[in-house]
Amino acid sequence: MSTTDLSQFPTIAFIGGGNMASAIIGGLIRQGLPKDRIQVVEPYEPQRQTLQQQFGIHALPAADSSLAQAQVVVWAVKPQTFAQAAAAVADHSRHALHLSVAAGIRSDSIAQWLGNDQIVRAMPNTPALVGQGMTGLFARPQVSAAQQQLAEQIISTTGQLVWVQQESQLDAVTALSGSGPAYVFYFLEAMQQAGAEMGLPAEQALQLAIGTFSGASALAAQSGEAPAVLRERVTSKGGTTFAALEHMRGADIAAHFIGAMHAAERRAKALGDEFGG
Ligand SMILES: NC(=O)C1=CN([C@@H]2O[C@H](COP(=O)(O)OP(=O)(O)OC[C@H]3O[C@@H](n4cnc5c(N)ncnc54)[C@H](O)[C@@H]3O)[C@@H](O)[C@H]2O)C=CC1
Ligand SMILES: O=C(O)[C@@H]1CCC=N1
Repeated sequence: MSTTDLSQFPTIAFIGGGNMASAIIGGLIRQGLPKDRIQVVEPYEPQRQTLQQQFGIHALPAADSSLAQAQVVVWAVKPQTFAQAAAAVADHSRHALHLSVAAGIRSDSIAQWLGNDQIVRAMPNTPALVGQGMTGLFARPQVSAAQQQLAEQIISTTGQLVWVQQESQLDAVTALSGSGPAYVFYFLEAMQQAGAEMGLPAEQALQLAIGTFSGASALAAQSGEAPAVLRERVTSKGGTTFAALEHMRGADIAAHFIGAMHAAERRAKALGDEFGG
């Protein structure tokens, strides 16, 4: 995570004030962005109250002319509601940089809805809530280097980032790191269940599973060695890991897992086709 000084940062408007917006707003505030530099449009009253309680931010129920102050507009609405939300904002925001986190919705669609080509698409993930997000970014050619840097500064308050060169690669990022936390939680659930079946208290099983994921991830990040090498080092011939991995090979777990990720990528493309207009 960067430690950029955000005290001189421009005003940022968020369209949609749910999970992903909250993760980014939290990162920006942690790094010193004054709250009066943040605007949010959030039509759902209970969520506006949550934003008030969590961050002390007064969100607008609908877009209005005050959005014209924002130099950056972050789009954090569901793909299904993007077109409708864009119609309400477009007239108030002709000159901003637009940063969309919506899965699947292509920048061609956004440019058409907003009449503006200055668009960066981002695919973050929910560990952004604790400053450990992993985000893929793509910039349209019309986005300046200074605007790219602005997008980077915003996203880096939530964790790490990578730029991709082709917009279509964002669908792969979505399938990998965007949806990825759900795969990790799914494995954690299975490991906890297995631990409990083998006689461990459920809480202890979950602690062991979480510690194993974070420890193995740290080892993979720091050792510089390929995951296959690290895996082999755990696997004694004829030992316990070998027994588990043979079972997984027999059930073709890797192929099923890879197939699941392809399904996520296909869904990202379909969302773009279905709701991109
Ligand atoms: N949740 C996740 O793990 C990730 C989500 N995303 C993307 O982030 C976007 C937002 O997802 P979440 O934050 O999870 O959803 P969310 O449902 O928590 O937030 C969306 C918010 O938009 C508000 N909203 C609805 N219509 C609106 C309108 N016309 N104008 C302004 N706000 C409106 C809703 O009331 C809601 O609070 C989605 O497009 C999703 O694809 C991207 C990466 C990860
Ligand atoms: O499931 C979804 O559509 C969103 C995009 C990535 C994570 N959640």
